[in-house]
Amino acid sequence: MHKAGFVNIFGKPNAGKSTLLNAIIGEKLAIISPKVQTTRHRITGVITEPGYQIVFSDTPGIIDPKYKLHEKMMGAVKSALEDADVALLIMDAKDSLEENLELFDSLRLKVPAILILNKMDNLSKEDMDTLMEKAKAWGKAKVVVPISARQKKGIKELMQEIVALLPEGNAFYPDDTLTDKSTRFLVAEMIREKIFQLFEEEIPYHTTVIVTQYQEKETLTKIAAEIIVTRETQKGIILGEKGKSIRELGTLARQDIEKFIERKVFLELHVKVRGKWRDNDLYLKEYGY
Ligand SMILES: Nc1nc2c(ncn2[C@@H]2O[C@H](COP(=O)(O)OP(=O)(O)OP(=O)(O)O)[C@@H](O)[C@H]2O)c(=O)[nH]1
Repeated sequence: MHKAGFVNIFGKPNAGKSTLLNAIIGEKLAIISPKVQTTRHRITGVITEPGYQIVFSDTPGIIDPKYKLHEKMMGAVKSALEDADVALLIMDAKDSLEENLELFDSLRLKVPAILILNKMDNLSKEDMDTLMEKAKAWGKAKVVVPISARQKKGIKELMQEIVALLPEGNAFYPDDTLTDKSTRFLVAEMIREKIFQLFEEEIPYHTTVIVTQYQEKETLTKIAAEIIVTRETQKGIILGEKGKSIRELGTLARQDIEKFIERKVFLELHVKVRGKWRDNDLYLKEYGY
C-alpha cells in the first residue's frame, strides 16, 4: 500500500516551524531567524520514501492582519488549511498552552492533527511530563509529540505518526523533488535571511528581496538581486560606511547560495528605495505575495 499526502505546519511566529521543516527535509529550505515573521511564503518540501510521499508546507506565523502584507499571510494560512491531509500544530513548549490551544481551536480544523510541543530542550523532564498530560487532555489532536526541532530529537517518532495518518494514494511529485519553489525564490530567501542576521530592529521588516537576474555561465552562476527598502535612511544602513555592510551581506549570502546550488556564484546586490511597498497591492503582486 502506498501513502501520499499534504502536511501543513501551523503555529505562532517563532514556534519553530521553519526549523522543524529543515530538520525533516534535511536541506536548508526555509529560512531561520530568531526574529518573528520571517516566513512570508509557503515553502514546500517533499519527502519520498519507499511506501510514502509527504508534501510539506510551512505557513507564515499566525498574526493579526495589521498591514495588507499580513492579510496576504493570513490568506496563505487559510489556503494551507484547506488543502492539507494532516495538520501539524506546533508550539513552543515554554509558551502558554491555553493560548496556543485557543488559537488552534480557532482554526476549526477539519483534518487530523498532531500537536507538537517543540523546544523540549528548554524544559525539565517533570515540566515536560506535566505539559504532555495537559496537552493530551485537549482531545482534538490524534496524538501529542514532544520534540526539539533544533536538536533533531523526536523527529523520527513524529514522522511515524505523520505516516500513520497519511491517506492512501500515489506520489504527487517525481522521486527526486525537494521543493516546488524555484531556485530564484530560495536564493532571494537566503539573502533575506542574512538581512535578518545582520540588521537590527525594523530594517528586516521593511525589506524585501527580488532576484532580477539568474544566469548559468560556464564556470559560475551570475545572480543579481534588488533589496527593496521603504526609506533612504534604511538604504544607508544596509549599504553601511563605504559599502562595508552590503559587502558583508553579499559575502555571507553568496557562501550560502554556493553551498546550496553547488556552483560558484557571482552575486550583485542593489538597494532600492520604494516607499510603502508593504501597503501597496501592486508592489505586493510584483514581489510575489
Ligand atoms: N531551544 C530551541 N530553540 C528552537 C527549537 N526550534 C526552533 N528554535 C528556535 O526558535 C526560533 C524560531 O524558529 P523558526 O523555525 O524560525 O520559527 P518559525 O515558527 O518558523 O517562525 P516564523 O517564520 O516567524 O513563523 C529560532 O531562533 C530557532 O533556532 C528547539 O527545538 N529548541
